[in-house]
Parts: sequence; structure tokens; C-alpha cells
Amino acid sequence: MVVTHVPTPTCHSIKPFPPNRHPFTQLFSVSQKLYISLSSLLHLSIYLSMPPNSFSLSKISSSTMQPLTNFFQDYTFLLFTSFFLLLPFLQWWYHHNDKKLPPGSMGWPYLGETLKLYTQNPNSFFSNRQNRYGDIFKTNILGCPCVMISSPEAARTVLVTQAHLFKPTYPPSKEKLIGPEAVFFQQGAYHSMLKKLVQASFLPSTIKHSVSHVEQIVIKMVPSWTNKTINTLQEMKKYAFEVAAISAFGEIKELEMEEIRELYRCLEKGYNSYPLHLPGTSYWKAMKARKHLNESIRRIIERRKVESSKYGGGLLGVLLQARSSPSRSRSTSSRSSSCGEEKKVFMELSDSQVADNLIGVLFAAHDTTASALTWVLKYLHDNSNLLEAVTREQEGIRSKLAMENRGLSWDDTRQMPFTNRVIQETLRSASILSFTFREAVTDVELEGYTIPKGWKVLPLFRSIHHSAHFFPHPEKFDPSRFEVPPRPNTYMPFGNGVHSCPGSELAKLELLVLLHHLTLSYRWEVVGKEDGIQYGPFPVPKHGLPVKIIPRRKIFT
Ligand code: HEM
Repeated sequence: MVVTHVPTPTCHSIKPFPPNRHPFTQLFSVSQKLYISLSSLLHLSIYLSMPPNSFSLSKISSSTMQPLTNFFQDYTFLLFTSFFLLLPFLQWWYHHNDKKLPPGSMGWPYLGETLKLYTQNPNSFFSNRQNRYGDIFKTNILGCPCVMISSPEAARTVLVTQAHLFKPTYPPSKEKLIGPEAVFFQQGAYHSMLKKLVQASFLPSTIKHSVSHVEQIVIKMVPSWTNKTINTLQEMKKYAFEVAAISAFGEIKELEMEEIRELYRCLEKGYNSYPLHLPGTSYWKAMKARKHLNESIRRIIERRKVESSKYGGGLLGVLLQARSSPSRSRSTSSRSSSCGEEKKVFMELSDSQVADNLIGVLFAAHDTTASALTWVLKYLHDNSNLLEAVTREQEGIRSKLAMENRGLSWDDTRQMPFTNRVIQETLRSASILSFTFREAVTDVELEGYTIPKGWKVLPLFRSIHHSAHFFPHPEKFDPSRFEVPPRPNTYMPFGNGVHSCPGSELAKLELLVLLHHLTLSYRWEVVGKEDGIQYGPFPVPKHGLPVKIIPRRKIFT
């Protein structure tokens, strides 16, 4: 089975060259010598071009030196001007050369190593370089110099302890589609204000009231698969969307929901297409859909203001309540650092800021959760002993529910230790977000290297999750490894630090509720023999894992 096979990078791999003898560094020192020689030559040319009696050097201006002197006198002006024109560039070069950049190759001018990254499995790209250069290496992707890191300590520095030195960075085309005011693009005080509000909607104390909603979606969805071949990914996307939409919008009319579903579908298509903003392209249609989504959300906001004192719940309810609540606004930070302006900014949380954050949450919740749901079915299919162990645990829960004549509750989901470990291992093994992006806002020293201002920094979650150093036999799907907690900062399926995922509990709840119903009543057989991973954009089993769903009782009779 190839599902999550990534060549196992050793965490403390030997660097093939000591940093100052690496060919790239050597190239820099050659250029440095070249620069020094060139500037000496230029200085000499200035001396030679002076009147013969102005300096003792005139003595060497003898007949043997005459042709050389004439040459320099002719070209002095040109050389002198070019020197001053080139000076800032040479100084920049010299300055950068001074710094100890991480080892690695920057590839071809502009193209960098982009072709290499896109023509091979991204995991091999990362692990090959990690084996060659170590846990921190530089490269160049699409003209952007990047530093990739796969040491837990360095990842913690970037994401947690020195997070203020690294800002989140996304391609502008994607930012425009999601909405530039969405929480993940922000930094500092404005980010923490938004984050508090988003988090409030997804805390266990809030989502515990959604368990029956989530269960109802599963109870309606799963029986429709009986004896059919389904595309797991597509079905999981529908499930994840429904849960995310309820969490984002709260109580919403079916007609409004249908409109949002339709527009979101168009938006998603454009998001995964080439960002060419010309009439007729998927990107152009997606931008149009995004504008319509703003209008639809504005209409919902207007209705909520009139109809409901609690603004209809969900994240939308929280955002609307927050902007109309002066007492809360005072205690919450904002884009401005001055206390006097905090309230003002809170009151200015506009309709489009609300819309950006609702759409942002849909995006963050949808494909990620669908991918995790798809992987858990794949792993349980391939490990029948684990599937039976999960089923036994769920049978215990079912007996309790039958005795008490009720549906699943939040507390029941806390009584599923084995199923929870299967989910933890799924998230490690599949590493849905293989890495994330940051950008250095200033020159930063990291583990003895300099990351220049403006360079991208990518903590490689997958490489850390697949390091044999932290997770022995990392290619093996083994939930028992989570019987003891993983070493700090080595397990980050939901990120780490200020930008870590606020939806982690909701995502795990979705996995638990689905597994409860599916394992108790059904078994699934993978259709087709093709193993492997596809990326779109998150890793999923090939072709979205087509499976045939068979009622369990049929198998045992
Ligand atoms: C298995 C499913 C999920 C995975 C693997 C996942 C993973 C992540 C990761 C790794 C980050 C941090 C990104 C970074 O540091 O740049 C993140 C951020 C985020 N996630 Fe999730 N996520 C999942 C589900 C969800 C759900 C269900 C929601 C809905 C509430 C959600 C909402 C968000 C938001 C809003 C952020 C941005 C937070 C910020 O910038 O402060 N995610 N997610």
C-alpha cells in the first residue's frame, strides 16, 4: 500500500558540506573576491587618469605603462560612473554574502527549483533536500526565495515564540477569492480580535450543542450509500460542507443555504484553477460568484438584524453580536494598538469583513475535513483488525445509548479512546496540511542562519510527522503510538501558535460521529486497484477513493 508513503527523512541527517565549504557559499566567496578585484582595478584607473605630477604614481607612468594609462584615461569616466551605479547592488550582494544563509540550491534564475517541485512528488522533493542539506534549507519556488524547515524547534520559533517576525502569506489571487479580511491573512491585534471571535464559535462548550445536528446529517447521508459505489471524497465534501455551513451561518433557511452552496461550488472551482481574470475563465466566474456571495450574506445579515435577538447563532451570530455589543468591544483588541480606538474599530466590523470571515471558515473547514474523513476510511479498510477494534468500542457506546434511549452526546464522544487514537494517527499519517507559509518581516536569525527579510518560510509538518526520530516506523499506521503523548512540538496536524486551527474539535467531532454510524452498520470495499495519492489541493487517496458500501449484517449472514 502506497497511501502515505513518504521516504523517511532522518531528522539529524548529515550535511554533505560544512556550511562555509558548500559550493553555493564558495560561489559567493568567488564573487566577493571578484568584487574586491574589480573595485581595486577601478581605483587604480582613477589614479592613473590623474595628471602626472599630482601623485607619485606618475613615476610608474613610464613608456611601458603608457598604453595602459591611455586605455584607462579613455575609459575612466565610463568605469567611474558604472562603479557608482553598481555600488548599491554590489553593497547588497556583499551584505548578503556576509550573512550565513541556510544551505541549499536556489536553482535557475527566476524559475528556481519550481520545475523540480512540480514534476516530482512534493514529499520526495522535501525529503531529498532534507537528507542532503539538513533540517533547514533554502530553495527558490516561482521566483520566491524560501527556507524550508523540518526541525520541531525551528518550527516552534517561526509559529509560536517569534511568530511576530513572520507574517502569513498567500498568493494574492487566492486571497481575493476568499476575502482579504479573513482571519488567516491577518496579523497582530486585528488578528487576535478576529481569532477570539472565530474560536468562540468552535470551542467544545459551543460545539457540544451541535452534536445532534451533526448526527442528523450522518443519519440522513449514510443510508443513501447502501449497496452503492460512492466516491468517498465527494461524499465527505458534502458532509463537511453541511457541517461547516451550519457552524458558520447557524439557523439558515434552506433557500438561502441552496444559494450559498451553488455560489460556493463556483468559487471552489475557480480557486483550484489557473488565476486568469479574463471573461469566461473559471477564475473570472469564481470572482463573480464571490461578489454574489457578499450580496447574499448582506441580505442574510439584514434579515437577522430584524428577526432574531440572538442573530441566529453560528459564527455569523457571534460576529453580529460582537459588533453591536459595546461592552465586549472595549475588552477586545483591534487593528489599532491604542485603547481609545479599539471600540471604534470593533464597531466598524463591516458586512464585507463578516462575509470574508464566513467564507474563510467554509474554505478552511471544507476540503481539509473531507480529506481526513476519506483517509480514515482508507486506513480502516486496509487494517481490518483496527476496524474491528473501533467497531467493538462503538458497540459499547451503542448499548448505552439504547438503554438510555437517546442519540449521541458530546460526553459519549469523550468515551471513545481507541477511535480517538485512530483519528490522531490518521492526522499524523495523512498530514493534510503538509506545510504552511510565512514571510520574514525582517532579517531573522534562526538556528545560526539568517533568513533575509521578505523570504518565505515553510514549516514542513509532514516531514516532522514522518520523521523516524519522533515517530518510529513512520510509514506504519499504528494508533497505539498515541497511547503516550507525542514529544512536544512534533505533532501539529492543526498547526501551532497564534494561527493554529480553531476548528480542530469540530473536525474531530465529524470524524467520530461518522465512524460511530458507519462502523456499526456498514463495511466498505475499495473499488479498483490503483493505490497512491493525489493532491487537489490536499492529499487524498487516488481518484477520491471509490468504495462499495455494504450493510454489515449482510456480511455476517
Ligand atoms: C481535519 C481538518 C482540519 C485540518 C487538518 C486543519 C488544519 C489547519 C492548520 C494546520 C491550520 C494552521 C495554518 C497555519 O498555521 O498557517 C489551520 C488554520 C485554520 N483552520 Fe483548520 N483544519 C481543519 C479543519 C478546520 C475546520 C473544521 C475549521 C472550521 C472552523 C477550520 C478553520 C480554520 C481557520 C479559520 C484557520 C485560520 C486560523 C488563523 O489564521 O488564526 N479548520 N487549520
